[in-house]
Amino acid sequence: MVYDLAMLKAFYTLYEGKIERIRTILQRPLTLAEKILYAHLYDEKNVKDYKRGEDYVNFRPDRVAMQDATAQMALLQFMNAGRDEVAVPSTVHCDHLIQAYKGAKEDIATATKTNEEVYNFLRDVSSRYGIGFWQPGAGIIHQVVLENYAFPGGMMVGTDSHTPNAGGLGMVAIGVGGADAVDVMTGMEWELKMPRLIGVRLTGKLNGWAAPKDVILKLAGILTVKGGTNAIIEYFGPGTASLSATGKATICNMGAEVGATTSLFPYDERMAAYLKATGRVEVADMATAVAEGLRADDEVVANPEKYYDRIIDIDLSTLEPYINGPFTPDAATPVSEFAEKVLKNGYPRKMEVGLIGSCTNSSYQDLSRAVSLAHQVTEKRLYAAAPLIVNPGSERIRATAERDGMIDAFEKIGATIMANACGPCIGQWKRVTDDPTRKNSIVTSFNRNFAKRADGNPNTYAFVASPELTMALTIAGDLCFNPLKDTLLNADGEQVKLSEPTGEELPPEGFTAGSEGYIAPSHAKTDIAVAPQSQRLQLLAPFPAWDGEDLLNMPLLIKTQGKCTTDHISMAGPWLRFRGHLENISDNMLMGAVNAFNGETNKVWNRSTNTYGTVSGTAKLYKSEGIPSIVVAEENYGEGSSREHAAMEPRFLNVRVILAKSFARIHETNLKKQGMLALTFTDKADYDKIREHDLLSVVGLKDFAPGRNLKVVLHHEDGSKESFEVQHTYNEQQIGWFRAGSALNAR
Ligand SMILES: O=C(O)C[C@@H]([C@@H](O)C(=O)O)[N+](=O)[O-]
Ligand code: SF4
Repeated sequence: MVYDLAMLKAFYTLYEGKIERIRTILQRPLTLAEKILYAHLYDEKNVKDYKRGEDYVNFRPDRVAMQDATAQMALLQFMNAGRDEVAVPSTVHCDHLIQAYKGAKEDIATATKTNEEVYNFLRDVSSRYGIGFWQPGAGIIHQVVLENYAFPGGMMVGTDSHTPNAGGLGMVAIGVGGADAVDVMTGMEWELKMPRLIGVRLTGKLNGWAAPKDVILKLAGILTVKGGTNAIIEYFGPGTASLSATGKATICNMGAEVGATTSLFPYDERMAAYLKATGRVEVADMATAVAEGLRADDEVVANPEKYYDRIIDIDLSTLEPYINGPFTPDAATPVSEFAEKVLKNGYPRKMEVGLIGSCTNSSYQDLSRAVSLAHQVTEKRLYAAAPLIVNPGSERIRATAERDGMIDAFEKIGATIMANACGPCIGQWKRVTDDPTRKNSIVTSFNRNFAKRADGNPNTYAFVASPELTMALTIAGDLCFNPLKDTLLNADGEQVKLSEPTGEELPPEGFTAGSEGYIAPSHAKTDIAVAPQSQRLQLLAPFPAWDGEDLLNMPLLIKTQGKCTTDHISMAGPWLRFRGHLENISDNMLMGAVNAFNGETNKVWNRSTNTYGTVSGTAKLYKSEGIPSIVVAEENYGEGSSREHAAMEPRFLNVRVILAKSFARIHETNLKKQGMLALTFTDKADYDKIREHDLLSVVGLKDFAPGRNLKVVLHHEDGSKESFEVQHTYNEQQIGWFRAGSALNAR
């Protein structure tokens, strides 16, 4: 048993009392999210009815999870925080740094060699500070957390945007930057703006080809990639009971794609079944004993419009499978309309690779439903027209799937079983292609489909679907194939139809142990060395404090146009190897962002040389001349990942301000934590006033205060000037971080 049973016993013993006390003070019915949030206030003495979407509140999460690509920077910051041990149970998971190429065995052997320095650093730091360490091959962080650590009613933070996956077990699990994880690991207050609440009422029951993934694919089309920002999505209604715990987790996981702070489901029999199947009977019993506190109050469920800020209804019985993309997860199309969309938009009709996996869809149930289609290939004398790549979610899932004949069934139709890891989902995919300039289509069971994300190729059109639809389109090799109505020509020249997928929610014979790969901390106080000449790891120097002056005459580094996710700001894939080395990774800064003045990427005007150069190269030159610069952007800047590198890189290269039309939550917080200024246009039309050769000033910083707008002055090349107001969401404490140079400096 790797989870902290004593901590859980204490939690559940106190939980009902906490809820009762909160109810007495608030004097109103409570949603589930409110019960869990108020049960985790940092200071339980002064409970008040915090205003959703406005008040900043300090919380005390129960645990922290980090993955190997973000843990490096998180732990480098933790090492500077002066603590000897983590204050709450914490774990590190090695899942992002394994490149998918030949198959699990070879790829893990290769990764173990190429990442040795980083793995040793993470293992040694974990052991020294009391952090659990999960080795490469153990599984994807969110699957391993669900199998071992998530618990109904709990609260956790994770240095990964898909931490909300644990909502599948009724937990408030929130993705954060490393600096936030350091707050929790050092036992300090962890601050979050009290989220708005979006209630999603599920009715009916999934049937046929529809899968839990289709709930969130549909919802992404309704909410769009920014519709959930600063909100918790709470699912309720009779339809929730029919969804497996891992199906619920899939839905919560991809809530990150609509910017949700987190998503969660009420505790039910399905969660209890999953807890028991994963060796946590006592947790199921304790949760069952306090079940009323693990769901929204009856009054809330009866009158949801009074208690949620928005209600969305989804009838599972009529829910169609969806296929979302290309290039953005909210481009949602029901399968019945997809062929028409492919033809109308000229998407590459040939489906070239199917990929099943990622933290969103790699559970035992996911694999079992996909494999029921793989069996039909043999039974109906079909063949898989496209190659298939499978990344199981964890060693426990893989070993059980292997015992139950699933791995053989996948391999029989030509699938390559990759490591229990992120792989292609994070761009860790050594893809072999005949012609990288050819527009091509892939379908994945992942959660994101941004340009270049999976294989670094701008010509790859990625579509996101359920594992079942991914499997069907892999067999057909044709984006226009609709398995609900179309047939396929088999080896005997017959037109055959695929039967609806079937599968097991949990392994009938239980999970096998599998070689889990967990290392418990030794707590031995050994010194952690980082080689000064290392190209992968670099100790952090504090960022300089604010000099007390306005920021005057800053050259415009780049004015980005359109979508600018954390993948555009700090690309993953080949750049993951530098995630522990701030200077090296800064070479990728904003290389994927589109320059509004020339429509190109990584090509900006450098005012010092009057030539065009890369974004990071230009910023580096300005920095060497002591010149601060500014970045301008459009909506939902920093969409996607929790990687704080997207905030630390500009900070390191002396970019002082990001001025955007709007921010994604995690990234806005990461910018604040790192001492950057995150400002938004009061009038979004002012974005158009900014010219390529402008110098920009931000004035009013001496009176920088919560709720008080600042001013931007544009100094145009022709000598004319314009100014306009900009706003911010900084509270007093966060203004202190800016003044001190970073939150870490302000401790
Ligand atoms: O970039 C990282 O390391 C974290 C990121 C990653 O898991 C991703 O899916 O992009 N995420 O989603 O937070
Ligand atoms: S979204 Fe992909 S890269 Fe991110 S944690 Fe999940 S599997 Fe890994």
